[in-house]
Amino acid sequence: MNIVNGFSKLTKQQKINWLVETYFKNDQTVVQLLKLYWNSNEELQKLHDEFIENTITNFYLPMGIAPNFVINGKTYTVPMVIEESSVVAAASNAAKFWSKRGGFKATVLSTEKIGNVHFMFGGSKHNLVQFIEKLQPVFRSRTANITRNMEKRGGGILSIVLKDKTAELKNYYQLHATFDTKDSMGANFINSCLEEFANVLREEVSNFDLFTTEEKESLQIVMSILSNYVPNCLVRAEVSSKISDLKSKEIENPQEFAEKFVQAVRIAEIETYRAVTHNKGIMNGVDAVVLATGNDFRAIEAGVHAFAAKDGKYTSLSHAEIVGDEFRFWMDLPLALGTVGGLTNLHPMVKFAMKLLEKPKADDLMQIIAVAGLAQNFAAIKSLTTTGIQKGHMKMHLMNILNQFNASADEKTAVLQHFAEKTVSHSAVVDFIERLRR
Ligand SMILES: CC(C)(COP(=O)([O-])OP(=O)([O-])OC[C@H]1O[C@@H](n2cnc3c(N)ncnc32)[C@H](O)[C@@H]1OP(=O)([O-])[O-])[C@@H](O)C(=O)NCCC(=O)NCCSC(=O)C[C@@](C)(O)CC(=O)[O-]
Ligand SMILES: NC(=O)C1=CN([C@@H]2O[C@H](COP(=O)(O)OP(=O)(O)OC[C@H]3O[C@@H](n4cnc5c(N)ncnc54)[C@H](O)[C@@H]3O)[C@@H](O)[C@H]2O)C=CC1
Repeated sequence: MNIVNGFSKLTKQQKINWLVETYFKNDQTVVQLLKLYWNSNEELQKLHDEFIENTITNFYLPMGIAPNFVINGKTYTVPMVIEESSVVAAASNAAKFWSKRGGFKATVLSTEKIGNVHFMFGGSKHNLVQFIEKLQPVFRSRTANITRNMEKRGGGILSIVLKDKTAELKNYYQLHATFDTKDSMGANFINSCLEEFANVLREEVSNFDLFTTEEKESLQIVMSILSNYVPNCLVRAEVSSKISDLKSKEIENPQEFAEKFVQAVRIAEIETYRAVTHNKGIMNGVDAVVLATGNDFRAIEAGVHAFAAKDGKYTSLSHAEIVGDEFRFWMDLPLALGTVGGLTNLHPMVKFAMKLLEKPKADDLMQIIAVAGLAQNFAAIKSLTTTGIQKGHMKMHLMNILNQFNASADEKTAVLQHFAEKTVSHSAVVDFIERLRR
């Protein structure tokens, strides 16, 4: 067993030595590989080393850009960080398509964040309600030093409500608090407030006269943490067009296209197997911009999928309809994003991405990211219901297959020519390279 004590205290080089000795038979090519990915600028490398713990090297993902995104009349070039081929092409394709049809509309519907103090209490609910009521001003005064600056920005604590969860778990109550954290995602602000609320509960319980000694002793704080489920931090992205205006290179019959598109979305609305893949397509766009802008993609993913299941069944995030001669396609998405805090002011490429997006406020970024998700979904469904997904996706993936086989420049040219008008498949490319090499 390779159990190691005090690993965190070792230097970066000592950590690498341990790793290579323990798992790679001291193979120095492994060290060379790790170092190949170090940045030659030592200061920049140190910055990256310090983002996380036990850093040994960097792990690159490509950053691409998708131009021609018209959102509420303004044109954006959207930065995307993702490992999957065809996503940036698909986003660009949908952005260009809609730029000629009035662009995307996006609206922030709400911006409320949520946090909970989860606690157990084994006494009278009536007394507990009185206790929390009495503490309302204390929660505010005890967090005044945390909330002062946020309030100056127009944010802060919105409400603190007692929720009775004892029907689901014996003695379980929570303080359900809502917040406006303006341009920050708000995790640290919310958690600091919640931990102070918990301190107030702990300290004040013994002073509350209505409680019996048993009631006082029964109150136990379990934990205080924000929720990544933010159904009231919502943004809507939408497109619409006269059906006849949908005509394009791939859409010869716009009426048939619109009807099939709506059916495809209906299928994702009622069929979970399809809904998950449909929403994965949306997250191709969302995650890529979330990553490029240094936001917390785990928080976004968890919150979005909980939202997709909010009515008890996992379903499509997007919706489409035909009304008269108009095609409409839209999506509401819960997005708790920051344009300050976290990595946003630290990572040089995130700073670059924010500059490219013309220094968005959190509300602007919510709109851009929801639109990127809708665009991606549009491109995928357009392909799925017309040419099929493999034609475009594999065209983009071709270079990855060629690189796996260390294809030379001449081989690449020959393969690209051969597959220019053919649908690419992994086996067809391999067969073709093998024939070339014979
Ligand atoms: C792949 C395309 C875009 C080809 O589409 P196309 O019609 O062959 O493209 P084109 O060569 O005619 O070019 C038209 C425009 O597309 C974009 N475009 C085209 N090629 C490139 C490129 N190389 N690099 C950058 N942008 C590109 C670009 O905007 C370009 O305009 P231009 O720049 O020439 O003025 C199209 O077939 C498409 O959108 N396919 C969908 C691909 C997709 O959704 N990929 C995601 C991965 S699959 C998946 O994970 C999700 C899924 C599908 O399962 C979700 C679901 O099931 O719902
Ligand atoms: N469950 C989760 O999602 C958790 C996430 N995190 C992490 O927390 C980080 C995000 O937390 P934050 O509190 O957003 O970041 P943060 O604490 O780094 O920065 C936010 C702070 O910036 C200041 N600020 C300056 N200008 C502002 C403006 N215009 N609007 C709002 N605030 C402004 C405020 O003091 C605010 O509290 C992310 O890195 C995330 O991964 C941490 C714990 C749990």
